[in-house]
Amino acid sequence: MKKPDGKVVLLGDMNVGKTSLLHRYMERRFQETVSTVGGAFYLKQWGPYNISIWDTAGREQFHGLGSMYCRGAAAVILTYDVNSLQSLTELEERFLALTDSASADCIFAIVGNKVDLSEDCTSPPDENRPGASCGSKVRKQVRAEDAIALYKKILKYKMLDEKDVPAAEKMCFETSAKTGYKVDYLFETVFDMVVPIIVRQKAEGPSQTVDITDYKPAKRTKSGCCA
Ligand SMILES: Nc1nc2c(ncn2[C@@H]2O[C@H](COP(=O)(O)OP(=O)(O)OP(=O)(O)O)[C@@H](O)[C@H]2O)c(=O)[nH]1
Ligand SMILES: [Mg+2]
Repeated sequence: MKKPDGKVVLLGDMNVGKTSLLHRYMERRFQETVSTVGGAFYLKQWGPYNISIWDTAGREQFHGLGSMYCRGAAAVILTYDVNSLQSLTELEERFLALTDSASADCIFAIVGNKVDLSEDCTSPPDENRPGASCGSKVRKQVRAEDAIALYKKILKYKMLDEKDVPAAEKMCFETSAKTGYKVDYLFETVFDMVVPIIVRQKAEGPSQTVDITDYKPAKRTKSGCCA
């Protein structure tokens, strides 16, 4: 297997569509998924580099694995469902801390998926009927500004200056894995931004951290212990 030069990780609550986004991009189709167990990755050749893209499980029971997947990551794609405000809140409350193990110059993208299901409404929401329809679709629950506000909170958390990182408007995306809307744009924007990080990581020599793509299961001996 080719060795990855850099790593991109998808994080976010269960059911937001991480696996579907990755399928749509890599396999060019939308297919039924099963909730991810642990994690899985694809390798994408981008120019001279091989980028591993890690799909992680959003289910609470796998939460402990998240920081291992993020280790040394050049980019983290924080994914939510535009129809669930809770899924955006979870990014800040549950997933952001997992990125502490990512590369110091890791870039962050915030992605609102499932835009095919809802619409931005110009009329103000009815407080008594928050889920009421807007035209032929339901009203979108998360506004683009909410994602931008989260991006700015991430910069604060990471103690980064807005001047030194890509603008919030550039790093907040809305996608549909179902229709393919903006999916290529998302991944390819991220890959372009990851290249300079890979170049720097390579110039600095091999990482001190373990990449689990290198992991080979230990052989079991007769006694049942590991060799
Ligand atoms: N309408 C619509 N449904 C979507 C979209 N993306 C994913 N889904 C559906 O949402 C459900 C969850 O999608 P997954 O891709 O499995 O979600 P996940 O984030 O990988 O979930 P975990 O693996 O449990 O963390 C599936 O039924 C998908 O078919 C989308 O863009 N639009
Ligand atoms: Mg999944």
